[in-house]
Amino acid sequence: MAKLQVAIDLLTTKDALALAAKIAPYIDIIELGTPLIKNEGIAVVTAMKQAHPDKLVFADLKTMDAGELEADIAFKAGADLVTVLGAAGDATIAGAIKAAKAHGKGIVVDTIGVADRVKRAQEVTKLGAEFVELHAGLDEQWTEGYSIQVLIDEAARAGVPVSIAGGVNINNVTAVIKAGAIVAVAGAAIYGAEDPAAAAKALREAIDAV
Ligand SMILES: O=C([C@H](O)CO)[C@H](O)[C@H](O)COP(=O)(O)O
Repeated sequence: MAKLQVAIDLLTTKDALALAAKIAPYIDIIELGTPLIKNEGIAVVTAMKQAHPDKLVFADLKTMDAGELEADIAFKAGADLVTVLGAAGDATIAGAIKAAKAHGKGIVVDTIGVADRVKRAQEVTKLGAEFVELHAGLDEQWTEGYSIQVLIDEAARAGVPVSIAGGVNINNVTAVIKAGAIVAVAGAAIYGAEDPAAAAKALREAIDAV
């Protein structure tokens, strides 16, 4: 069964915890977004894991160097999954994976900014990534002509476990899962909704219906 991951790109621990409490019944993975961790520090990871010990807590560190050191910080704080950038060197990714193995947790490689996402996804899977996030970041999404269809097409030919992040919403989540993504990542479609619980519930039902 494919998983639903909420990407919380709010800026305070208080708001993140309030959102997570509303949507918890519908989601599998709670992502603490990079801006949230930069604003609040790694303590937000600990606070979220304490509030939701039954969920996978995902620390979106987007590490580019010092892979083992940075991943270790997040795992010690309570993260189950931590991101390292696909644009980083193999040594950085291997270091993060070493930390994950030491904690019995996982590394997700984020392909933001990578030109050939499918090729890199296949390479880093061999290094031991838990899964690879085919990701168009917020700035890319706001660029004219952006379409999530590019990521959906890439997922269909990746041949390795992937998630899709970059504007997932109720109109495209079925295609995201049908393309083979094991995780659909939804940020603004949930935290920006008038009723986040209803939005998360609708996404959950659409995923489960595939
Ligand atoms: O990872 C993200 C971005 O780099 C800011 O942290 C987003 O959480 C990711 O793009 C998913 O968010 P939406 O595109 O709003 O669904």
